[in-house]
Amino acid sequence: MARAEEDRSSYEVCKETADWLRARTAQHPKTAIICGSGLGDLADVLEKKAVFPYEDIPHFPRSTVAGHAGRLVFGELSGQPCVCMQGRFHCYEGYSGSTVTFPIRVFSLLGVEVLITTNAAGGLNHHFQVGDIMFIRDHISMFGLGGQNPLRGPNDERLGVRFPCMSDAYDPDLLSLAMESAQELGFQSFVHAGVYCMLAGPSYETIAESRVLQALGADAAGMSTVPEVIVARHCGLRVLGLSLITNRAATSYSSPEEASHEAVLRVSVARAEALCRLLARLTARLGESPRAPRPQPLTFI
Ligand SMILES: O=P(O)(O)O[C@H]1O[C@H](CO)[C@@H](O)[C@H]1O
Ligand SMILES: Nc1nc2[nH]cnc2c(=O)[nH]1
Repeated sequence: MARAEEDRSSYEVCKETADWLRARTAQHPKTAIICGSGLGDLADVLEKKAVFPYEDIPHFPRSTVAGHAGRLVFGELSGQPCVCMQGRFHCYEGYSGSTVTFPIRVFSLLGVEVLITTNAAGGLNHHFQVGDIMFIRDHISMFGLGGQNPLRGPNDERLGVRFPCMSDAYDPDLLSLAMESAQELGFQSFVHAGVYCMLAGPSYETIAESRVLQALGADAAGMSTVPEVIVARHCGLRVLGLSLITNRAATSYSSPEEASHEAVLRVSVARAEALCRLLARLTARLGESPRAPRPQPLTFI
């Protein structure tokens, strides 16, 4: 029989973990990065690393999915102090919303101000190619609309307000900065902005479901990210979301696309270097002037 899941929703539990980490690293990260499926290499490029396997950290859940190593990595990216999750948690693993988002609250208590969350996603927008990058402008949560919100349950005001706003979930200044960084690197031909749709998983979409998601205005589909973003906004972090399009969702009964996690990981690993360059550039820009107004918004499809 499965063991009962630990309740990680309380402020005290989050603080215990934050205090444990604070006592073991001299780093004071301002930015947290979550590595999506197969994107763990993003953490390997940090300098002055301090690495904590999840199983060594009090109250931390365990990674159970291939392509999610299960390590917390503190270090510097472009000279900026960061903490990287080399492996995230998903609701389909059987974890509750508060467990999936536990690290976000710990980061907030450690003084993190910006969350950069990355994922592997299936492209629904016909303009997207495998290997493209989509900055998340907004999200639709099939999971959340169905009642599975990570903030469900009693609210502790020390963690955030009862009814957080989500119309500003993805920080427009960070989005502009990310687009500028992509342009500086010459990435504009394969970078877009769009709407990420979260589904419960772990099965991929049927053709009819993908068509429904397209009709709803979703550009990419995945099984993560949204709970993290909701909790990050609840505790006042600024958020940038980024999807790597690892496959194209099948939307026709004659289309050859067949989703598999092996193919998702192949594409993620192959594109990790481009993502590393983009995040390094973006982090450097963040360090220059965290809240400077962007001169001219750039438009991407
Ligand atoms: O969102 P990440 O963790 O990148 O992973 C994506 O890839 C897996 C499916 O291949 C799912 O877990 C989906 O959410
Ligand atoms: N739901 C979903 N998640 C993904 N993660 C990577 N690709 C996909 C996909 O096509 N659909």
